[in-house]
Amino acid sequence: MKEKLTVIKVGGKIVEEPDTLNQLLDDFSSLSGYKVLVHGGGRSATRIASQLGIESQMVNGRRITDAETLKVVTMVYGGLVNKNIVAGLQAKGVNAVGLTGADMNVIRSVKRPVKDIDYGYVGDVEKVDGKALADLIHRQIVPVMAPLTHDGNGNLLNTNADTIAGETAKALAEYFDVTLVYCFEKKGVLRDENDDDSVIPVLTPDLFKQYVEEGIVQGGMIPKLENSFSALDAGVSQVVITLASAIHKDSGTIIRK
Ligand SMILES: Nc1ncnc2c1ncn2[C@@H]1O[C@H](COP(=O)(O)OP(=O)(O)O)[C@@H](O)[C@H]1O
Ligand SMILES: CC(=O)N[C@@H](CCC(=O)OP(=O)(O)O)C(=O)O
Repeated sequence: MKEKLTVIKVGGKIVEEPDTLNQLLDDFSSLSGYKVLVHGGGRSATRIASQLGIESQMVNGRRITDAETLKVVTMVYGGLVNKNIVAGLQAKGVNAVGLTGADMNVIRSVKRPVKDIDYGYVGDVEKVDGKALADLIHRQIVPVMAPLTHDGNGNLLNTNADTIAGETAKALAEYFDVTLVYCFEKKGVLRDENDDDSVIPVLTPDLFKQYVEEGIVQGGMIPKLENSFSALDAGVSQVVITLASAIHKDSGTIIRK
């Protein structure tokens, strides 16, 4: 039987605020067993880009990443956010290592082809080196993954953090019994976004389709759920979407095939 591993993805709103981030790192530190942390930071990138006079543009939940924006996201995700998290975890006794996809060649991607929209320097994941990650994990090292990948020709590419989490969970499913947890600022997938008590306990592909048509599920939640179903199809054992401060409670929305 495979050993258990939890992949936690934490989004931009939690990461941006020191108090919520510290709470998350506390909860993450006390999780037992093998674990990986994947972080976003989209809000921080938007804020810092704006301070530098660079406007941000999102299309279908993805950032249009021109050359200047790529510099900003590299600094923010690969530097500021990733290293603060690693230092925070070290302070809590977790031996974390921060990685972009370029480090150890852990995530290769291809620049998204231009169809209707030119996303610029945005990468679609081609391959995650599950073995390299599993080796680190077996040495009791906790990978902390930034939403940056590379194309093998010297170019970094911006990649959605939910996708990094989904693809990493899939690659690790060959070596571990993987639970993928998307945590954010709400209690789960909600029937009414303004009512925190309207958590949908179980979400299946049919219900997902229905909720998208009804406008109940929209925006950033759509790619999160698409990544969730794709992870289950590829051998990830469990996917949960829940409140950041509830990662070791039995709560939130369970995603089922
Ligand atoms: N039915 C829903 N339940 C909860 N959140 C939803 C729902 N539909 C859309 N959302 C939106 O999805 C967002 C989460 O997606 P995203 O912004 O990509 O988060 P993250 O910060 O985790 O990357 C929530 O902040 C919320 O505004
Ligand atoms: C291509 C693309 O859109 N990349 C994302 C990566 C960060 C991210 O996904 O952050 P959250 O999880 O906080 O949303 C972006 O630049 O916003």
